Amino acid sequence: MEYSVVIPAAGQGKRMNAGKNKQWIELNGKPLIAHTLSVFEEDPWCREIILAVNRLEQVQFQELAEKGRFQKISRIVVGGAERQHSVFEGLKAVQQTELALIHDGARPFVERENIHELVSKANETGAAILAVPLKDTVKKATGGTVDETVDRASLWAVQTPQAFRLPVVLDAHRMAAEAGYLGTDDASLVEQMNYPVSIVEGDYLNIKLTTVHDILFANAILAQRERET
Ligand SMILES: Nc1ccn([C@@H]2O[C@H](COP(=O)(O)OP(=O)(O)OP(=O)(O)O)[C@@H](O)[C@H]2O)c(=O)n1
Ligand SMILES: C[C@](O)(CO)[C@H](O)COP(=O)(O)O
Repeated sequence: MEYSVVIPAAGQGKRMNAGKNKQWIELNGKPLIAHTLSVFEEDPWCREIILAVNRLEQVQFQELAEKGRFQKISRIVVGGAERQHSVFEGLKAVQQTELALIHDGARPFVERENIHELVSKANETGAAILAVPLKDTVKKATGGTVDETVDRASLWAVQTPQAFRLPVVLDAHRMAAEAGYLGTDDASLVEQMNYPVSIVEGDYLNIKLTTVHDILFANAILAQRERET
């Protein structure tokens, strides 16, 4: 089961407050994005990687691709103002397979086993996402006062990769662009077409590095992996 993966890495990392795109933050001496790229470069099911990057960082990413010998990078495209725009640019560059995965460059710890389970499900249903059951109670609030406690039993914390038959997710992005709809993940665009999206239970360690606290978690995950090898 082969797939192409679009990796959006064109953000600014504002919430990380690192003064640069968080993709360049080093973990164990390697940029965050290099950890993420390695997962897919080393996965035999992955046929191609398409990177969506900030226009001002194209040369940096090209140099990384060459230095890191990421030979599966088939295209480096210029991303857009929002994550959704960057993903769409990447999807338009997919050429080698009919199954497109979309994976945040800021999620370096996704496990191959979870990717393969996701790919199998998406091949079966056309759309599937990794997610983990929520562990905290969730409430809706207005102006600092609780309005409602949401039933946690049906809530999932959604991750990436998200996997789709290419025509399905391309149509979803085209429709969203025409409607001016902006979603925080790609599955929400597919849902807008009333296309069923399957959930595949993932791993709590597949974190997205978003704020400085996540670097603590990332270093702990890397230390645990080193102890296990
Ligand atoms: N215009 C954008 C915005 C985000 N992303 C990418 O989408 C992924 C998830 O986005 P997020 O974690 O929000 O990253 P940033 O947008 O960089 O973070 P922030 O919102 O704190 O600026 C990241 O790999 C990010 O690089 C992108 O390719 N293009
Ligand atoms: C796609 C995602 O990682 C799923 O949880 C998340 O929605 C990305 O949000 P961000 O604010 O663009 O990081």
